Amino acid sequence: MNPEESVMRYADEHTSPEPPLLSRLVRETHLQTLMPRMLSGHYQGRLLGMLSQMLRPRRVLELGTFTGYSALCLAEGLAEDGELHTVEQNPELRSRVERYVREAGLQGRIHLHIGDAEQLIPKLPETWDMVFIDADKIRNHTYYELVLPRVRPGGFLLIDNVLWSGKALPDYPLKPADKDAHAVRAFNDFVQQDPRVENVLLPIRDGLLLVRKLH
Ligand SMILES: C[S@@+](CC[C@H](N)C(=O)[O-])C[C@H]1O[C@@H](n2cnc3c(N)ncnc32)[C@H](O)[C@@H]1O
Repeated sequence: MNPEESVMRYADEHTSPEPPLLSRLVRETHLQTLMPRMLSGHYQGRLLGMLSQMLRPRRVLELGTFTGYSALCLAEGLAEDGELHTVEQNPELRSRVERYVREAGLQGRIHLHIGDAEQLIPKLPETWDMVFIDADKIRNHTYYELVLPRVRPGGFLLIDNVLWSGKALPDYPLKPADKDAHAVRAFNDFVQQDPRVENVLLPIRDGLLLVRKLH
């Protein structure tokens, strides 16, 4: 194990355990889906839950539901009248997500929208306190521009996979054909110079970018 992996293991071991419902969802995701690696997992999930508890959001938007792991984490700190809207393009995921939402007692508070994020965002007429962008990485910038006007001043966006397995780093020899990696890099550079926001890149897991809308 390299030093980075040892630190990560230590961090995992000193982070509150995953709630049993989420552990069951992880197991089912591994048994029944092709890319289980996509779910946020224990450590990042506890961070999303903790951020939600800190912010107590009334309206949360998630782009990229997958099997619902991060949606359940982000809902942990919802305000009393709070709701989370999550968008997923794959209709085959619906029944599993809805079953877990029911088991968590969050029906009526987590709303799953099946369809393309770019089409659906303008149809959700909310003002967001917190947005988690975790869908197709090539469109991070498009999603960012679509949602930012609807984020309240002082509200937060979290963007996942901004390190893209290290390919976002400028000295990584990127192939011209690696369109996702080029898009992730360009998006990160764009946010860094965007005067509308302040931002912190957390080098955990595959990189989580925290963005706060200023005005
Ligand atoms: C990385 S996974 C999301 C993982 C989830 N947020 C979690 O942490 O457990 C990305 C998901 O985004 C969905 N997706 C990709 N492109 C999309 C689009 N254009 N509109 C809506 N969903 C999309 C994929 O089907 C996939 O389920």
